Amino acid sequence: MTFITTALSVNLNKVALVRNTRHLGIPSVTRAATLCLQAGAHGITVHPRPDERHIRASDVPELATLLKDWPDREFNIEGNPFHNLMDVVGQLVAAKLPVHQVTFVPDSEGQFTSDHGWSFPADAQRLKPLIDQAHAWGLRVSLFMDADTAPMAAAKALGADRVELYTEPYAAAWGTPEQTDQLARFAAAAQAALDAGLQVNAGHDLNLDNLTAFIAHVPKVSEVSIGHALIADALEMGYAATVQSYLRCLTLGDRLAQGGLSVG
Ligand SMILES: CC(=O)[C@@H](O)[C@H](O)COP(=O)(O)O
Ligand SMILES: NCC(=O)COP(=O)(O)O
Repeated sequence: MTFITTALSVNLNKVALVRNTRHLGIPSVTRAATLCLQAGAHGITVHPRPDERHIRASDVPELATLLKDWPDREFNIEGNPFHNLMDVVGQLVAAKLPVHQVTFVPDSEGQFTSDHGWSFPADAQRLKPLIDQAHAWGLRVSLFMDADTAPMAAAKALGADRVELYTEPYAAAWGTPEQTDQLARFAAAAQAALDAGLQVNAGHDLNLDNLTAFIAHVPKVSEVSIGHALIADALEMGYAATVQSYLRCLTLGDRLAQGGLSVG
């Protein structure tokens, strides 16, 4: 049996956060990207916020230039398309630099971190021209969404290709009596998205403890983007060992999901 492994996209925000505390250029975001890709990561994610607290607009073309040497890997750029995201991405497209996926996230400017998905139907019509613009640039569009079944058909009707399920509620419940209910909630949302013809991504506060169970229970997750915990792990284990540990969690989760292994 062939096991399809969920893709791991490493979010480098927190490498940039440390770099920005001095004017020395270390730790290097591009060096981190290279080490993660060499270790087998399937892609790189950044979330260039308008305040440039971590990833700066200038980091994005540097990373895209690096990704030209990795044609089988993906560059995912996250952000609010009503703020800076379309400018950042449009400059890459104009320069013919690689970008594969944009993830639209409804964060306010200066928001501490992402904490909710888009609202349907409230946000639908204003998102439509931006989805169309990203498609005209040849990009895949993913919408950051809470784990609800109801809006998935509308997200598909709007033209989205994927949804990224906001996983913080699952991560917060992991290891508590709420974990089972959260897994069921995310599985139902993912299935609704799949039934609507969307592909499913997931991210936020995923880590080495909670990742395998998520992948084992939530159907057909195409990609996870992981930053905060992965970079924290890399401080202790190094990028290569850390990426390989996350890849093992994904493989194990996928094998459990496909019935290739049993537990207990
Ligand atoms: C959309 C999402 O969940 C991530 O991009 C997250 O927002 C990371 O951003 P910070 O690293 O700024 O917390
Ligand atoms: N889309 C989620 C992401 O890129 C990383 O989120 P986190 O692992 O930093 O919480």
